[in-house]
Amino acid sequence: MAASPPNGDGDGAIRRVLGIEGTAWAASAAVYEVASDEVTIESDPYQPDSGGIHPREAAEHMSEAVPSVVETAIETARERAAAAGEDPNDSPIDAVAFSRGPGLGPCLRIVGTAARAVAQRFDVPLVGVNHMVAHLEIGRHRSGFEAPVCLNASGANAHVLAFRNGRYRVLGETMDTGVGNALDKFTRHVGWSHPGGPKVESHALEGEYVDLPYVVKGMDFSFSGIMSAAKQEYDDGTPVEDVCRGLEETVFAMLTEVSERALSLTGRDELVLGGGVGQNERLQGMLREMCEQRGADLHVPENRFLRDNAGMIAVLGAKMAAAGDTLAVEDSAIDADFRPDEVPVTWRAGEPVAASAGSSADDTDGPAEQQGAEATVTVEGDHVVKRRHPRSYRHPALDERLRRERTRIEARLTSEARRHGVPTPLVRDVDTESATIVFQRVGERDLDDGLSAERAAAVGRHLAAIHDAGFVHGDPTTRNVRVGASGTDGTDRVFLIDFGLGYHTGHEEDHAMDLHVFAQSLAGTADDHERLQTAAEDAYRAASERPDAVLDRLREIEGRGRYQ
Ligand SMILES: C[C@@H](O)[C@H](NC(=O)OP(=O)(O)OC[C@H]1O[C@@H](n2cnc3c(N)ncnc32)[C@H](O)[C@@H]1O)C(=O)O
Ligand SMILES: Nc1ncnc2c1ncn2[C@@H]1O[C@H](COP(=O)(O)OP(=O)(O)OP(=O)(O)O)[C@@H](O)[C@H]1O
Ligand SMILES: [Fe+2]
Repeated sequence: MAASPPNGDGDGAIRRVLGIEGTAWAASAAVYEVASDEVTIESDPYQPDSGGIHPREAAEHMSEAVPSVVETAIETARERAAAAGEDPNDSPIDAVAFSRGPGLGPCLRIVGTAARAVAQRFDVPLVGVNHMVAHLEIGRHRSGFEAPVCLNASGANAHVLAFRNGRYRVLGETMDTGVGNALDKFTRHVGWSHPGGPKVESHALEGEYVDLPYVVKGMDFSFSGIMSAAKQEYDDGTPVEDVCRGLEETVFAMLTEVSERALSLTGRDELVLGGGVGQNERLQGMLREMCEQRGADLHVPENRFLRDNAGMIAVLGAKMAAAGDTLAVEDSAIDADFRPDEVPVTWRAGEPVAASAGSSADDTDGPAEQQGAEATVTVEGDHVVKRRHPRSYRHPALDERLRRERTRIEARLTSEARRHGVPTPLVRDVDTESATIVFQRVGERDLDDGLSAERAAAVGRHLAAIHDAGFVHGDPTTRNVRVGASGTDGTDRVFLIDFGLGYHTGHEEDHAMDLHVFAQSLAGTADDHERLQTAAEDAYRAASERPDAVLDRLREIEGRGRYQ
């Protein structure tokens, strides 16, 4: 047997890995041949007769289909072993990798059982793979990119991740349903069979754009409002092609915007796409255009690696096995809620630390022009000019609407915050037509370049003040805070800038989201982020009129999964 020992250090002895997938609809098995990088995938999809995926029916499908795709894959492995001149008495595989989660519990259990049986039969190690990490790792593997930002657009999920300090961090994610499930819900409403995504794509080609709610909050996003509005449009008699077009334009522009924000925040210039919805050509086109315009590289894996498939499980399984990251049978229970940020990334140990975020505008040696995630900011003496340039990946009507709305809101809320005692730049001029605002220049540097507990505390106080005044910032990241001595008195002040995603709201959920976005950006920029977050929360608690309700809600938001 040539497998690396469990918890061993791996010695490159992994020649061939069998992967098994079956989290929801795809009963799939694959063989990954390490030397030639060849991936052979055998899949048998479950197709519901009506409605969406029924967990029980899906599990019945898995129990029939998994054993047969696995046997086919084992045959393939035997052929490969024979072709390589290996001893026929040796195991043709060196490890068995399986989708451990997330997914439907009844389906995962069948996959787990099958994987354990094969591992025992060939006496090889078992590798438990996180399905979502596999969706992004296959893109990294195929592209050869070093440190990409990853957009996973799948049925049950939608999130943007980047590797940092041994984990994939979730930079942004859906606040409600996965992107594919959202599209599928709409198509069920109009009576189309599952899966709906490809039907939305083909109908959208014939449709005219209609406006639907566009919801991005910081780096997170929500689909529920869009889906209700889309169903309503359809019920009101808008041609279904038009609704499909509006859906694609809106939903995919949101995913593209958040991906661009993630690239900007992390200072990286590589993006990989993953997940079944990634097969959509309009989504691919938007991402390609966005990346081209910011000089980033995009990798879109072949369709067979985008939709659920065991190939991605086998490829990541081989890397994990080579790193000794294997499971004892008694520890191999499935995990239906397995989050990607829970996975210790053992197979990237020893890699150089990725480049950190690009440096921010600085009084001494900073660039005169800043390309933010959304706008270009030009420093001109004691003021700055912020202009939201058109984003050509967006439909022109949507693009114009967003740029105008955000410009108007930014100017209004920047001034309103100031009236409530929060340091913000003075607004000197606003032109919604060209989406341009002229601001007073404030601070010496962005907070991400000058973090301290005192400054984090000031952000906590400022957020409490605007929340008590009835609005949120919407995107209070460390790059949307300016710090440093300012004015003639030379005292250190902490300014909030970039209110373009703010809005009036008294809901504690929205207030808690501001704190959550800030905490996330601390986690993305600083190693001692917990200490800084505590400082911000303590200050918020002391300053806010109703700290308990908001901080309780913050704990609940975190408990929904983002952290630990
Ligand atoms: C946990 C796991 O079971 C789950 N898998 C999953 O959702 O299957 P996946 O193959 O990644 O994605 C399926 C989704 O992808 C959508 N889809 C497929 N082709 C599409 C297309 N051309 N345009 C838009 N959506 C498409 C389908 O409608 C469906 O919602 C996941 O990864 O979230
Ligand atoms: N009033 C100001 N005074 C000094 N610097 C500023 C000011 N406004 C913006 N900047 C600088 O320009 C950068 C980008 O500004 P801003 O965040 O408003 O643009 P953006 O495109 O919305 O960026 P993002 O979406 O990445 O937050 C800021 O991080 C800051 O360094
Ligand atoms: Fe998937």
